[in-house]
Amino acid sequence: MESLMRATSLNSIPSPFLNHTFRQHDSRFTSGFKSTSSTLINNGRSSLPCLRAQQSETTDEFKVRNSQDEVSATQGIRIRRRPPTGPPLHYVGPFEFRLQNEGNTPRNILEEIVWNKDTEVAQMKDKKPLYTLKKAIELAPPPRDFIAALKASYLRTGMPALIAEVKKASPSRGVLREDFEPVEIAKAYEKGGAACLSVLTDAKYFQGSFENLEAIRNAGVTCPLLCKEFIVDAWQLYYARAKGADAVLLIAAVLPDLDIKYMTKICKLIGLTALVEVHDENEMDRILKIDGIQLIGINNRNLETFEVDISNTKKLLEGERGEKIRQKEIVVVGESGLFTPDDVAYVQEAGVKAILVGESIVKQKDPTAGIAELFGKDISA
Ligand SMILES: O=C(O)c1ccccc1NCC(=O)[C@H](O)[C@H](O)COP(=O)(O)O
Repeated sequence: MESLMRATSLNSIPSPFLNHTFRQHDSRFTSGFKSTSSTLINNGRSSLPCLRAQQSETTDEFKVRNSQDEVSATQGIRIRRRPPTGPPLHYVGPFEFRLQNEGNTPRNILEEIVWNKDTEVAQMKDKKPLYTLKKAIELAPPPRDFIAALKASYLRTGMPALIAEVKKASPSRGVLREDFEPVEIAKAYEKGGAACLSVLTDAKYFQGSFENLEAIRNAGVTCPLLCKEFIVDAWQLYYARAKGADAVLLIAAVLPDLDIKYMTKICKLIGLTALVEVHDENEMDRILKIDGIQLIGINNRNLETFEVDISNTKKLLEGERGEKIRQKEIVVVGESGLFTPDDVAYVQEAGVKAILVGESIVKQKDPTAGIAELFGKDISA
């Protein structure tokens, strides 16, 4: 299954944003569409890539997809879930004009990842339908309490609990660690005092895998595990649980409110903790209106531009928002760009009870020592 997933993801949408060696090129979505142009089309079979894509989409599918994006836009979500290839041909009159290329190239890295993930998940669902996953989660190792582990660590150390990320590569930084042994790194993190671990499972952009997640779980690591994925479909929740995840990431920049409500309910049903990630005021306000959210991550990295600014955590916890979070007893995680004890102190002062850290510790020769360096002291005891 995982090898299938990797093969699929390596051969999907090309990236105008990335140039890593692990990316392969596919001209389906880019050739001939460098600039927006208005073109007269007719009902004949088109050889143009975007029109070929349309021909396989039914009118109903087009309408559903279009309305999903419209709902997202009303909530301030800029990320489109799939390439907006336009209506199917029979939907268009013989002499209608349509803006070609409008949308056939992802606008940013997050959109590109989401489009790829959508294709990848559709293929995985065909191979492993939901009913097989429902059986598989009955046999999976039982879920562990992610939030309880964070709270216990905070109480024990008086410092933000660490979610340590098992991350080989990233779109913004390329390969972070060549000698990448996920189980060894996970054990080193646990030894260094991490409360929970985050395991990247996306193959194409992060060189991660579900095999890594499973291997870490099966190696007896006791820290609860976050499956760090780009969730676009509820099917992925079941898949993550079947592979031993205790928590999943839901990204508010990608998922409209209804999806977040629906997915957090499924998470509860199958024993997963949902870490809902926001990166601006609009996303935070949306999430604070949803009942039952217990864990919010504030990402200091803008996933559309890669800019990292840890003052984002402070900004989103100020004033009424911070007050509401305290009232609702939501645990907040500061994510990305944390490198020094001063950084940790800064986000703790802002109000976080946990931090999610990848680059600064995964790059250390000894990740256990890397944790002590990050906190300015040994937090394992
Ligand atoms: O890390 C990236 O380049 C990236 C690009 C696009 C989407 C997500 C991305 N990263 C996910 C994360 O948010 C980080 O892995 C995580 O917060 C840890 O960040 P860091 O400590 O800066 O490695």
